[in-house]
Amino acid sequence: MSLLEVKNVYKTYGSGAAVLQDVNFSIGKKQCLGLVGESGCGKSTLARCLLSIEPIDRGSIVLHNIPLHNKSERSLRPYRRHIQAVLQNPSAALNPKLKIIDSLMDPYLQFGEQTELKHFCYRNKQDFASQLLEAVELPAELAGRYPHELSGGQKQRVTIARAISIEPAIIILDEPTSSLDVLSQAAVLRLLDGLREQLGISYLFISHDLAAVHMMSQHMMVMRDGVIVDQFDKEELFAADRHPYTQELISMFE
Ligand SMILES: Nc1ncnc2c1ncn2[C@@H]1O[C@H](COP(=O)(O)OP(=O)(O)OP(=O)(O)O)[C@@H](O)[C@H]1O
Repeated sequence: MSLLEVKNVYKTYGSGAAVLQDVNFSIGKKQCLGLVGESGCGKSTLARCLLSIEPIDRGSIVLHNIPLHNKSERSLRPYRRHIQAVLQNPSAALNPKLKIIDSLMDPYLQFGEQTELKHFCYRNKQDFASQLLEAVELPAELAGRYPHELSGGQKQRVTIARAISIEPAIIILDEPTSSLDVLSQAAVLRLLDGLREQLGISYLFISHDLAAVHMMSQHMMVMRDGVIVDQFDKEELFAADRHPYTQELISMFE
């Protein structure tokens, strides 16, 4: 059974042309669905619609059989914790005035307190921060630092720790490694892959990096001008009958 079902989603900004057109896909539990496409094709718009930051014009977004699309902020609140995000720029995601420990607490204080956690256990702030930092393979002493005292890779691990702290069903990963150097990119991708298995989280992994998406995902889809033109299991990426646009993207990577 699918965890997230997206059906016939359309999205326009103002009176402009449609940015998303008839988008359909589903993601199962513990699965990673990869989304590739060129800059400007609508990937981040889709992410914002899934996170209910942007309303959709038509269609449906259903998580755990609960429709999320175009709900009021108040009626969305009980479901927000189930769908979290890790975005491109960790520096923008962390408040520079807050120590890491306080940034880590933020989602739990917003959404977690009334919820029983399965993998983490809240006894006190310090202990909770240590568990989260350990999960993302960072030393506990980083809790007392400010974001500017961390490397880019460490900051992105902190944003991942924050996203998993309330044990969401799914995390939208929108270009999560594009601001990192090549070595940190590979390490963060490995970490994310391990956490998916360990915590049973699903991902929508959005990137223009076909190789990274292929490595991380069980299923893949290709977007062009707001339309999903191709969807397939990762083993089928190099199949002869791939959509011509997918083949074009592959040739850019070879
Ligand atoms: N808030 C907005 N208002 C109007 N148009 C927007 C807005 N956000 C995005 N767009 C337009 O929607 C289209 C898709 O943008 P989007 O950011 O979703 O693409 P993307 O595939 O994520 O690109 P990139 O890989 O460069 O981040 C673009 O033409 C963009 O200019």
